[in-house]
Amino acid sequence: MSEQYVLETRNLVKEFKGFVAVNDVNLQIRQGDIHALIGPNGAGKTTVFNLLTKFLIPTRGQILYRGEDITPLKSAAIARKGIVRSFQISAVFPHMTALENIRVALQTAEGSSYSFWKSGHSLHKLNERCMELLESVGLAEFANTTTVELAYGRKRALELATTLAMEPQLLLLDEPTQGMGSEDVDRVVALVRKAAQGRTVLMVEHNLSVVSKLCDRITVLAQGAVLTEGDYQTVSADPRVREVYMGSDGSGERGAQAPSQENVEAAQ
Ligand SMILES: Nc1ncnc2c1ncn2[C@@H]1O[C@H](COP(=O)(O)OP(=O)(O)OP(=O)(O)O)[C@@H](O)[C@H]1O
Repeated sequence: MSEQYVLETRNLVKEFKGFVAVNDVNLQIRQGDIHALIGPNGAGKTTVFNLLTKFLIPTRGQILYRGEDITPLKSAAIARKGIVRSFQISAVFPHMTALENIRVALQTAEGSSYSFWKSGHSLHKLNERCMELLESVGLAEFANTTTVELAYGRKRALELATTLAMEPQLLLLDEPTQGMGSEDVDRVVALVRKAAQGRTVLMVEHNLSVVSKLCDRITVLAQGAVLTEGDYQTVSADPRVREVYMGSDGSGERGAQAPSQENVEAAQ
């Protein structure tokens, strides 16, 4: 039954000049879950993500959203259906204030021209909604700060708010904690948890401590294929998962860190 899943892929394949980067991937994302896509460097996570968000065209296979085949649709069309991507690609204008950035996002989401908002009442409503969104990501006091002056973690929070302005049903997050210090990471974990209320989230995330704290379900990719799937406890106890992480480069670098039992304990 397709309908129980918000998003499904069926035998998804992406080849780059004969190199199979994504190999027969069948994903099933359940309504309301925070679902992570993990795996060692080069596993195919970004490529899968780019296929789902229509940045890349699959070589073969299907993508279904609420049972509907969306494989041929473009990014803008899937965004209108409620599939919205955030993070990694900076979607904010650096020389506008935080409030102005949200306003632009809201106007874009409404697809409305400036003239629609010209009446005093509409403008008031728009500003109210801007402030709600800023508050929801903890940025109310920075409403009139120019974006370029915001600390990195706050910029990411602003990006998330501009994404939430689109009212996504399925929120796709590309490495939300990338490049962050531990304080910002904790803030983003709290933000994502809040943003996930009433919607489904699919995230690519290297930080396995974040995954263990946030995610209901995890798909592990290795060499372009699904290795296993389950909750963090199940996945972290799977010797094949530890093996692919350890074998990836053995450096202990980002992405080569194996899922650990400590993370499970930290999450409890
Ligand atoms: N445009 C491209 N052309 C050729 N090969 C590509 C292209 N994009 C990705 N690849 C290859 O596909 C494989 C999967 O890459 P991908 O970036 O999806 O992995 P990843 O799991 O996101 O890795 P990382 O954790 O390092 O970001 C890699 O071997 C990569 O070199």
